[in-house]
Amino acid sequence: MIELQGLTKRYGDKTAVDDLTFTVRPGVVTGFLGPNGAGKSTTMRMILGLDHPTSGDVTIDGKHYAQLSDPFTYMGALLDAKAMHGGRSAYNHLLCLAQANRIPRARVDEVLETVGLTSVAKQRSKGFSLGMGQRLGIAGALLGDPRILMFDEPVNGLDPEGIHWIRNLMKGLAAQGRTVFVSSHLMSEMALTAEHLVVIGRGKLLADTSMADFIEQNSRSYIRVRTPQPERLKDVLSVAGINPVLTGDGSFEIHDGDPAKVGELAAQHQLVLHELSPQRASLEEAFMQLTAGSVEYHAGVHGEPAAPQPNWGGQWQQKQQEKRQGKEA
Ligand SMILES: Nc1ncnc2c1ncn2[C@@H]1O[C@H](COP(=O)(O)OP(=O)(O)OP(=O)(O)O)[C@@H](O)[C@H]1O
Repeated sequence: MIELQGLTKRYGDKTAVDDLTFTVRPGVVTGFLGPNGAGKSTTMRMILGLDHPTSGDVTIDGKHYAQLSDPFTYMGALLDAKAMHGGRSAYNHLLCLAQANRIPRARVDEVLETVGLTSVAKQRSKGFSLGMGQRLGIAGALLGDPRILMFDEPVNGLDPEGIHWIRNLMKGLAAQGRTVFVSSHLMSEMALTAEHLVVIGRGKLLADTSMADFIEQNSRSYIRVRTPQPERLKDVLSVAGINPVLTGDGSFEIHDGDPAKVGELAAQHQLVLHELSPQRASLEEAFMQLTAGSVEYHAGVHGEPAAPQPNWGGQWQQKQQEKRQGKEA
């Protein structure tokens, strides 16, 4: 279990991690999601004791990383797959790690097999593709057979087969009861991998929720209707207590109606419909709304970075507050 309590990191005026409090539990994959520059890597570095918090604390089963008696067998991490000696073969790289951490040589062959690098084990890692480098980094994290694993953006640069493999590996490790903490800036990827989700933006906690709850709350469903007689349709629906909202492309969005009812009303009044389709907003859209304003660099006019928007995650926080108030009432 990894526990963060008010964890904060400032670099001069810049607050990279801002008062983060959450717990990463065993037995599930916890996705750590945030746009570029949100503070994910800084948080992970502090978990490993590679950076010191300005304030707050982070512990692993109640201890600081530096206090763990056998850290390599306790926690494995992939932070930067390129951080290795490129002149060494994959086998020798892992062997050095194993010897430095009193891990038997046989384990090197095992992890090479697990990550699918056995056939290139004697090749120098500097000739490796991005995907092979990621696999080697993951092999290093697995070497001590640790009960806690942490991966920073492990699917970066991988092809679909590699992504599929990593996804299954992480799920398998969690199913064995291990703690698996993995960062990403892709909601779609996390939706397929993680059971629990921690979202940050500009260093602050935006959401700490099960994936199922996040999907339920954010998969907004509505009906899209297209008609050459928009005004008449609007009147007919309004009389029936349904409120269509006209969108920029001339179609209506209906959030409070049922498609069958809308179709029947249109038929009764002999209105032509060109489209009547149930829609579901994507999770990617929900994530972008949640983190809107906490993105460091937006594409602005002529490709210039636009000013960050204030009130990041405001919509989500408002929704949460309304939910809490609803529960209290
Ligand atoms: N050593 C440092 N000195 C100054 N600022 C830093 C330092 N390390 C990180 N930052 C800043 O802290 C913020 C968080 O960076 P961090 O790398 O943790 O974000 P991230 O969520 O991992 O982003 P990415 O997905 O782009 O890797 C960024 O604005 C970054 O520029």
